[in-house]
Amino acid sequence: MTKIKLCGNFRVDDADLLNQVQPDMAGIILAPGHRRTVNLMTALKIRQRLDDHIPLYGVFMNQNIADILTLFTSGLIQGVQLHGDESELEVTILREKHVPVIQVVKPEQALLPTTANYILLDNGAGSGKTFDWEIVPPKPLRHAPIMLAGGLTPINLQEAITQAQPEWVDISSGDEVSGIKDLAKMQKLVDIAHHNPN
Ligand SMILES: O=C(O)c1ccccc1NCC(=O)[C@H](O)[C@H](O)COP(=O)(O)O
Repeated sequence: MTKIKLCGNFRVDDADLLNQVQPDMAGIILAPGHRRTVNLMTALKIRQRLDDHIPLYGVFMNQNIADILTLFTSGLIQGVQLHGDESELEVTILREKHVPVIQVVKPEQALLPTTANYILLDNGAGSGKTFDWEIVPPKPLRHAPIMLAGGLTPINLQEAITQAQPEWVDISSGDEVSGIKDLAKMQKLVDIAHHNPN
């Protein structure tokens, strides 16, 4: 089964949709200044309404590690996604505090050894743009499970999984209609991912 993260949830009602489709992980954008960015009150309401067993990851871009740690220890989030230019040292600091970490790597960057729990291969930041899935390394060469992201939709997801064989897939734009999370697209994406051996 390919696991799936549905990200960029920005309305409290999105938690109800996530509860219906049951992804393996959900994400919220805590990096300021983006269309899907949520404030802490909304983030808390999403966490409270989301089923307890669905881990909620906060997405950050070059933000203060101490602040990130505070949000994790508060129980608001169950893991962090570093979507900026964060160093391996910052990853290690979080990992030493037992914080699960997704580290984002751009397709053109080398895949280096890391203490991160997951490597998210993505050529954007909620941009809805794909990249050449040929560059995804085969499993024996991976230092951590790969989350494939970038422009994945119900139309191209099966092809992406077949070609890249990622352990996870991650979507922010492809589960929306007119910029709003859409139950039918969310369900289709989860069904495709969960019906794939991995
Ligand atoms: O989703 C966003 O709006 C976003 C904004 C700023 C930083 C990161 C963001 N998303 C992080 C993700 O993990 C997305 O799921 C990933 O970039 C894929 O996005 P998409 O190509 O839109 O599916």
